[in-house]
Amino acid sequence: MACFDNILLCTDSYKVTHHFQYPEGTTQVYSYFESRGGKFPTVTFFGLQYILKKWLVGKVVSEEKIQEAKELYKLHFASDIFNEDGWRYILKKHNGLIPLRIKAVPEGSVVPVKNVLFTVENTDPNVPWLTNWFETLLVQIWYPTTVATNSRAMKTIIAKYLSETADSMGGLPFKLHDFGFRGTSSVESAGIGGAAHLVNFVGTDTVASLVMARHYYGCEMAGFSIPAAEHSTITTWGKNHEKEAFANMLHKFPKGLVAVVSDSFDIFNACENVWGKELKDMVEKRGQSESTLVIRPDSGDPPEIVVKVLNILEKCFGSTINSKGYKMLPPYLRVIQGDGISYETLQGILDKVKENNWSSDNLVFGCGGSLLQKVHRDTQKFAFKCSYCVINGVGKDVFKAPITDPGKNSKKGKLTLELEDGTYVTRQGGTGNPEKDLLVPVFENGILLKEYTLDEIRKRAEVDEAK
Ligand SMILES: O=C1OCCC/C1=C\Nc1ccccc1
Repeated sequence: MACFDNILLCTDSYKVTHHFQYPEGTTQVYSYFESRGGKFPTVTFFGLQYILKKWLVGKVVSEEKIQEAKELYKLHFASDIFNEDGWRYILKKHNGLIPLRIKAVPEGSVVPVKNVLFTVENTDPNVPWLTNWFETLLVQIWYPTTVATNSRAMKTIIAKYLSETADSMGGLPFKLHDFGFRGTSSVESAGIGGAAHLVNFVGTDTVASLVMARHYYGCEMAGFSIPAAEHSTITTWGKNHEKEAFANMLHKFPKGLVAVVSDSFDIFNACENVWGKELKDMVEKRGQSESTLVIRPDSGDPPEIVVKVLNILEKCFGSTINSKGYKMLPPYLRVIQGDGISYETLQGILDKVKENNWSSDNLVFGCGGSLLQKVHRDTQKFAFKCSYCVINGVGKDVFKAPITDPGKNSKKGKLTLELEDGTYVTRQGGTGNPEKDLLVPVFENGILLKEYTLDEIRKRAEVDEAK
């Protein structure tokens, strides 16, 4: 058996001991997931479908997996603590299908923090311990949801400046390009986080995200990129031969978009004397075939560099004033800034560009580490907690309320997510109206009940300015 495909080994060690710990007569454990708060006031829910399809759907329990787990936990705990009977019961009674019910807000939903995002409950009274066994895997949704949230927050900033300084919003989906593959902790993380970024944009170099979108979100081609240089393909020509290296890029990619990193030695010289003089005619000729050169600085203080590069290019190639009164480079010239970009730095760059009377439509941004890796579970304070249980046939609300941190108080009872005057509210204690519950049953007893496509997720997550 391949490793890392046994859900009996995909949990925290202490959970292997929890079937001993619930009160005698417990037949149901009902738990929920929320963001308790954090960096952003809303979260863009994404990534549950991947976890369900990869780990929960179908016959995921087998005799082989039970044996493997039994043997590993005997060594791990130096005792027979693993619930072999419980898992064999699931194998025999449910044919290896997981007897849980999961209801979730539709993927792509933008939900204010402190609202229920999904609930989990066991459907077989004999395995109440099963609900929280899956906390470990299900809480990992923190990653795609946080990446989608952060990426969308950056989209909101870019959209604001585009609506103020650009002729149209048409370029918005391409304005933030994923540079993050190498900076992620694994290929799988790149796929998950890269797909989360593609909820909001279509520009990516994280190829794993395309694979994820195709296999788990029904999207044949979720993102796009263009021919682009890296430093090695420029510097191998030698310090005094950037002109040849740049000219080669224009020869090899005569049509369409081509991006050339130009800061290997002196970005200002490259813009003024190489692109702006020695290769000026070649660059302008691209305009005749609707082809664009995208110049890429990659060092220096981003706001200062971007404005200096725009001003130098204007001196050499000219500019026009668009319908909003801001300057545009000729259509065959654009700039991509892929260094030092994050939610925290974006506004400063766009402000400086606007102050210097440039439209942000001249730019595209690349973002790596801060897009896919510089996030953690507490960025949005995600929590998975039990809020209801049944013991000897009697249902009761369950909660925690630590005197040492009221922020960790959990919700009580059975929950619904409803709209009240257009705002999400979470009804607790079974007071909600099931007909108005926005939580959709997405999984039950091994079967995926509802599938979302990336297209519909994108629509659901769209930012206001782009609607
Ligand atoms: O610099 C990079 O580091 C990380 C990987 C991607 C990357 C650049 N790619 C690119 C794509 C399209 C236009 C321009 C650049």
